Amino acid sequence: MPLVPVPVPLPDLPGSAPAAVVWPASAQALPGGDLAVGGVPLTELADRFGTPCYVVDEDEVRARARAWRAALPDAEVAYAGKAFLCRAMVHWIEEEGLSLDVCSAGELELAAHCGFPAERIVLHGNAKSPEDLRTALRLGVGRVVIDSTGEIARLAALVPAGARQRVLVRVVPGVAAGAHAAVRTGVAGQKFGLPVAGGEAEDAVERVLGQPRLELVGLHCHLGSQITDLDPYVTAVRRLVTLLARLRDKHGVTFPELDLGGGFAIAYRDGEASPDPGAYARRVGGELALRCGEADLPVPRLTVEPGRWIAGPAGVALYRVLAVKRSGNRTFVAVDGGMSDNPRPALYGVRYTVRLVGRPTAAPARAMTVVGRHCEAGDVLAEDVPLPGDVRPGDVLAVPAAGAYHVSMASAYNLVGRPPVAAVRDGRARLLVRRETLDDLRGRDVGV
Ligand SMILES: Cc1ncc(COP(=O)(O)O)c(C=O)c1O
Ligand SMILES: N[C@@H](CCCC[NH3+])C(=O)O
Repeated sequence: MPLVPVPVPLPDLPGSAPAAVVWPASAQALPGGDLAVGGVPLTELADRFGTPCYVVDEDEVRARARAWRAALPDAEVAYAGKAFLCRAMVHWIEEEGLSLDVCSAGELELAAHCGFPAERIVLHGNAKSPEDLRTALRLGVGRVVIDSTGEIARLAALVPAGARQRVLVRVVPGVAAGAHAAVRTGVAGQKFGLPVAGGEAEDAVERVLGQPRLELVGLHCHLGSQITDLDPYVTAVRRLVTLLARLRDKHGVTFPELDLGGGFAIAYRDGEASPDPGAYARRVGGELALRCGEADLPVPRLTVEPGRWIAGPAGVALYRVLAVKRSGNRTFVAVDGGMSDNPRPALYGVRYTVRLVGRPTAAPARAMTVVGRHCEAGDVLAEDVPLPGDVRPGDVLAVPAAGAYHVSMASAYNLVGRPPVAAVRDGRARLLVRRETLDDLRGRDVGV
């Protein structure tokens, strides 16, 4: 069957981040109204795996991982597993030479189970449990990121005599960035990190330096998520280098590493901005070298932690329409998933793209609101999106940019079961994560 590329408008946007497309690079419109990703028609995937269902384009994940490695060949690129993690994902990330950022014993154990090299793992968390810390030490993770003052002695006490655990201290540079208050972590007044301005960061560094079983290898900061612009990173670098110079003057120490976190935005709708790794390398890497030179500091090895940027654009969510109704001058298209597989519109007000796939239609597009099947009116997946006027039960709807923070944030709300994940590549599909069944859900309910 002949394949034609999906037409994608690319408007010019002001600012440093280029406009990005929402579908994976492999997406191709098929005659008859279907769309193929990784060479597999989406309706074929919906039939084979059922709906709702998540599709991950393996080549897209790998290409995105490689883009960061190519842009920053001397840096460490640690994929933030919170965006989406499963065994296949761990293997792809490992094979592409990336490190892995994890934030729980669960993510750590999954990575270890897949043979991911522990020295390439970075453990995060504002409230690491004893189990998180013990698992990290047992597996020998490369770095633990200290997020609070109390954690310093707690971690040191768990390190066996004669051993040393490498750590970073997460600092808050006072830079506001990120798409929503819930994901802005670069300013004081939220739960992550130790503020530079209040002196907590310097105090923590001093305490770590006083712990013989901890080896402080550098500072960490993560400004927030879905950041479209590179300016906040440049500002953060300036503030961090100032802090590094102060620590050198005060304690006579310099550090080999600097972890600037992740947060790089992706497009959820055509034309939205997404930072380019090459531009990041030039601007942020350039600023780091310049400021370190000015301060007479050695340039630390950079770590970046992209999550969404690598996984997000590789994923497509598939739903089947169950009902269409008019209410209060609006048309609602209700599908078989919802906020249990994608809580992001409800949590952060994110606007998505939706496309009808699998049948031709000449019906003019009308504004419709795609809602889920859950028991609350806020269970909206996409508000006022254009869909063909004849959309009807049985139709398949595809939502791009669904690869990050959907499956990883999926819940058991209303016991509908979390959706499966299938990988596509070279015209073939394989199941990575099976659908959560009623038996899985019932199996956890062990009391009366
Ligand atoms: C410490 C840390 N690193 C990396 C990330 C990844 O963020 P993103 O998926 O926005 O790149 C997060 C989440 O925001 C984070 O908390
Ligand atoms: N869950 C958020 C991102 C959180 C980033 C984690 N540090 C989102 O879906 O946008």
